[in-house]
Amino acid sequence: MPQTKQQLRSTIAAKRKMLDADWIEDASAKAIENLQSLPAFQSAKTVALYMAIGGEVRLEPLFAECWRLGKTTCIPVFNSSTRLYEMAEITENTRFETGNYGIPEPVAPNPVAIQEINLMVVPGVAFDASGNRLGRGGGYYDRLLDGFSGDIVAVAFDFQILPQIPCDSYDRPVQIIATETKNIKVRNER
Ligand SMILES: Nc1nc2c(c(=O)[nH]1)N(C=O)[C@@H](CNc1ccc(C(=O)N[C@@H](CCC(=O)O)C(=O)O)cc1)CN2
Ligand SMILES: Nc1ncnc2c1ncn2[C@@H]1O[C@H](COP(=O)(O)OP(=O)(O)OP(=O)(O)O)[C@@H](O)[C@H]1O
Repeated sequence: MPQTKQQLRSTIAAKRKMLDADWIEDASAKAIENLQSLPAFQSAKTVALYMAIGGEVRLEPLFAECWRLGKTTCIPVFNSSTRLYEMAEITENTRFETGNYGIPEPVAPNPVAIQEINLMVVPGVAFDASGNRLGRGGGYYDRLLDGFSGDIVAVAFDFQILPQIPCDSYDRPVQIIATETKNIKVRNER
């Protein structure tokens, strides 16, 4: 019987809890290298990243590489009035505080318009070969991606790639998934 979104989230969460910090760092570095080989990354001037939490692919070296290449980076920042995430710029000098869900956010956010972003690097709990994405459940990335027309690349570990993920009409598929072993080009069948 296919697992529900909630069942898949707890199955993957259990696997993530078993990962040790050295493995995450090493596998993350490999996934980032695969992402950097993509034309969508190389041509992007403004890249949306995220601050990793709980077993996600860590992106610290990718922030540094983007800055070295002169790219603008931003991350989702929670707007407590609208209860939605918006994008804010991150530089070498950004000072962070602990934000919503315990995720670091800039103390003084400098907004970046969605239309300025060329590439969105998205986290996820699980993905399938059609690019369907299962997130943590807030629907926040689904909404961020709603008005977005640039490239969408996910980063994940191989164990997060599953044969099939239940998806809803509002779920936006990703185009490529960069893992520690390969770049998975998504079959366009949705
Ligand atoms: N690093 C990172 N940043 C991100 C996301 C993400 O998935 N990863 N998001 C992606 O949308 C948004 C934040 N959404 C989040 C939604 C739920 C939880 C969370 O911790 N949920 C609990 C279970 C539910 C709960 O207690 O409310 C969990 O997963 O243990 C965290 C972030 C924006 N920023
Ligand atoms: N584009 C959208 N507009 C309005 N509501 C949305 C949109 N996308 C998702 N939602 C709402 O968000 C809720 C959570 O969706 P879902 O379980 O797919 O989250 P998710 O993709 O796993 O999470 P996230 O995107 O935060 O990582 C759903 O109940 C849905 O109603």
